[in-house]
Amino acid sequence: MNPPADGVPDAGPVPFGVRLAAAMDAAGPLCLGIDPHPGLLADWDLPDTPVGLERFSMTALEAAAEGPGGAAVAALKPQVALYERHGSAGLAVLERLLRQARHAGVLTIADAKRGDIGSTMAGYAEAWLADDSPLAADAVTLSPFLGYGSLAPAVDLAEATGRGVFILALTSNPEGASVQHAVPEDGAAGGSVARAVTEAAARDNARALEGQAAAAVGSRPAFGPVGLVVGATVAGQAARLGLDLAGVRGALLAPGFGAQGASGVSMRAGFGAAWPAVLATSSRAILARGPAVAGLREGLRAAVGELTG
Ligand SMILES: O=C(O)c1cc(=O)[nH]c(=O)n1[C@@H]1O[C@H](COP(=O)(O)O)[C@@H](O)[C@H]1O
Repeated sequence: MNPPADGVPDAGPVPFGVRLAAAMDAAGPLCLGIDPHPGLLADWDLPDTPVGLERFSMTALEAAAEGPGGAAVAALKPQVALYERHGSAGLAVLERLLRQARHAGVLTIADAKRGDIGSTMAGYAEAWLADDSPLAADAVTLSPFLGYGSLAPAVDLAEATGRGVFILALTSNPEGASVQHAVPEDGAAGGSVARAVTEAAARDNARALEGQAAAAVGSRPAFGPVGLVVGATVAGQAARLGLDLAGVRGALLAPGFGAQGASGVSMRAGFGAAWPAVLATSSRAILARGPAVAGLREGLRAAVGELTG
């Protein structure tokens, strides 16, 4: 990076962890998942086509963008598969949603669950995290199945561009335990796969936060660029598996709130000391309140109330 003409060093982009902590402070710890399932499109009287997808997405954004003091939610999480199933026209809708959300000042987490060997992981990283990509989001979800280290191109690019990643650690589905609870035979991780992922994320965040001046945003510490996905329905298992979630110093994206059965009360109990880092995400339970924007906003208010009350 060239030094600027006035000699003042370029501070670079505002880190994702700082922006997310500020958004959670302002709107509450809720992320609205935008999951345009065919059944929901039908319930909203919309066709299962790119036109229906566009109407669905922009209505959800309209509801989320308007809150009393700004956005009604801390972030939006479009589920990429449900756009991909419409092919290139669906991805074009996703591009427009991500762009409009940026204009509206709402953070976006592309739920793409990407993961690949290092050389091609760089391609996925550029697709979701590079400044000039049409699909650039503020953060992307990643799968560590090819090894945590294989995700380095995405972690590095996120840090460089002021973006973030959320890495699957303990997922909300029952099948996840067969991999995530497993203890590697060589014992190198000193515990389960989920624990190895958690400890690696903590190391990356410690390194990233070392050079960062901002210590706290409002009532919570600024997060590093590496968040984890920890299902709201399984958070209580973290302690048994020896996961130090509070020590990650990253946000904890918690799906399972709402339709999958987790409540504000059960999440607080399950996450314990890590609760200030939790960003609960809910899709169907809130989207079912549509298609009226007023109904969606009522759903968002109720969900934020449940999480903050
Ligand atoms: O990465 C995710 O977002 C995710 C991880 C996980 O462990 N469980 C999980 O449900 N999700 C996603 O979170 C959303 C949950 O949707 P609802 O159950 O409708 O709130 C879906 O888009 C899932 O793909």
